[in-house]
Amino acid sequence: MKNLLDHIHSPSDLRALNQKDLPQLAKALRAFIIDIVATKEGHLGASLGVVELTIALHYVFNTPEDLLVWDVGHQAYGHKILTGRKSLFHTNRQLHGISGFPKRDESDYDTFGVGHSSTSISAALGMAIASQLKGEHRHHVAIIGDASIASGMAFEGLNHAGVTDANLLVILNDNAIGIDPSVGALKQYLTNVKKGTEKQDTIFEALNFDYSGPIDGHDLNALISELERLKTVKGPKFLHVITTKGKGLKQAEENQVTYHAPGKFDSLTGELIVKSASSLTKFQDVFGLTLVELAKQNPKIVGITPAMPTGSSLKYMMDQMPDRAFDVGIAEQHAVTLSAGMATQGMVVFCNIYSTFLQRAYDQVIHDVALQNLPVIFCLDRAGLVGEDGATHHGVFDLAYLRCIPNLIIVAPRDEIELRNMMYTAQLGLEHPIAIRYPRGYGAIADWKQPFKKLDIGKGEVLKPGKDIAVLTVGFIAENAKKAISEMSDPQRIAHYDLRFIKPMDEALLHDIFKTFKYIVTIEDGTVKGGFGTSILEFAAEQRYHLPIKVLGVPDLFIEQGTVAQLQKLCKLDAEYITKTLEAALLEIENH
Ligand SMILES: Cc1ncc(C[n+]2csc(CCOP(=O)(O)OP(=O)(O)O)c2C)c(N)n1
Ligand SMILES: CC(=O)[C@@H](O)[C@H](O)COP(=O)(O)O
Ligand SMILES: [Mg+2]
Repeated sequence: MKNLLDHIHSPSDLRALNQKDLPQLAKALRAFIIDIVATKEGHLGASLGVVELTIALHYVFNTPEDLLVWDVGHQAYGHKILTGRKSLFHTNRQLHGISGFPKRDESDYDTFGVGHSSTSISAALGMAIASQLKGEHRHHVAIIGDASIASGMAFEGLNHAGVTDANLLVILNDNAIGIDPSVGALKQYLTNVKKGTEKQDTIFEALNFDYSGPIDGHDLNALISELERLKTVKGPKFLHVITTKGKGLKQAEENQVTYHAPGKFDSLTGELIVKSASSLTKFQDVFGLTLVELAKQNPKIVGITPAMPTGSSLKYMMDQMPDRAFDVGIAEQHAVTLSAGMATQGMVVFCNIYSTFLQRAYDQVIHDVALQNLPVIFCLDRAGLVGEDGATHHGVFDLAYLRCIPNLIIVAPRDEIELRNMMYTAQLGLEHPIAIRYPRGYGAIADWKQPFKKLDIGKGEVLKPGKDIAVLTVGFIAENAKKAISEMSDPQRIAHYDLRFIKPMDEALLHDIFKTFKYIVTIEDGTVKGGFGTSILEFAAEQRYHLPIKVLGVPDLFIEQGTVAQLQKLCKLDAEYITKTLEAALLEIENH
């Protein structure tokens, strides 16, 4: 057979193969993943690392009757390809294509939707207990990485599983790295287990798991015989597997951080295809470089990231000031309460968390920070639509879920200079916690490194005067509004205000606006329900203003994956749609 992969339309085809042919299949699967990701982009290293494990799991277990739960799911490309999605794989992470993560309504083999980490043990345990209650005899397997298992929720799942007799197998895929190198005492412990210097029972045995390993996760025969054995063992079981992230592509093995999600690359040589240099800077780098600048002047500043030093650019501070910048691992809840603890002692804490991952630490924001009014500075990265990671990762809920929390200041800088100035203002000393939200990727101002300027908390500004309609924006979406207004037949009739602060609102400015204009349009890259536009509707109702108000934002749906531009169009947040809305509003005014 020329390419074994072409003959695999479902795991039944895989299970019909002779075991001796599986290494050949692994080779073909790896080559296929490399080929597609090289041009279509996506997560590479993690999927390359589990090629053999994926094949072995579908070979030994009777999927989808037996249930595989992938943690995070960025490593599940091989699983997708072997479970009937090979011909669709070129649409991975694209608009209307398949999701980059397992998704229940995409396939019966995707037993649990993922994207955020550390859910697999709890979910698989839930399935195992349900099977037991229903009298079904199925296997339930959670496959979790070394960085994801260090998260609190994974420990909660292990702790519970250890006192059940549920038919659960937890596989630790230990490659000693997350996106960035894994951190923490557990990482050191696992290293000792691998070296054989950890003599006592493993932690997992102490938690009542039947522990086996570590075994070589690239040795198909070893994997298959151990999985076959584990199928006969009752109760909670734990298999420790050692793999290499990026396995099979030299560059990806050697530069695991970059090749976690490398963008386009040459599938033959592995060389990255470098995009033409932009004169602009990513918001992330503006954050990271500004923090270093401020920290050099203010010794009380510390920086915290839960496992995203490269993504957030906190790495600049970690490199230059390792004592004052902390990667705490995938531990959003801990990151927030750690920040709160430091703040009680007078430290000026910049806690950088992706907007979507802060959802994990909601109670910590309320109970540990806001209720005690501790002036933690949250930098919410990846706010708004993030693009190809899709529904699990869009940072569109933060305005709604933060706005209802007393004491919390919420601000969305419109550009890089405002981000800098907001960071500068916050570290001068605020009496409240603050959330500064900004998007993924490039800003709009090349010359962003301007001298710092203190901003007034709760003050918006007029960006453009006008006569009939006031457009109110917060954050970077102001760019779309500017473009939309400039493309109108009569831009003079439209005013544009950047309210900047979602909380506290600039009530004086709002009174002026409501008294001056005939129509209000609000625009935000967050949910229409409960966000910035809602706050303007509430203000109007409370103050008894009766102007028409149109709220543009992310509709009450989970938004799929695609480029940010495509998704903005889908959500009717693109400049073209804004122009149409404004033209329609002008007609409405005239017809009144
Ligand atoms: C709650 C949460 N925080 C952060 C992330 C971002 N993230 C995605 S993958 C990853 C590293 C996962 O490492 P590991 O579990 O070791 O898997 P590997 O990539 O090595 O296969 C991180 C931090 C996430 N998906 N979910
Ligand atoms: C799987 C996961 O959660 C991360 O790898 C995420 O895709 C990173 O997103 P950024 O590329 O925006 O850092
Ligand atoms: Mg790992």
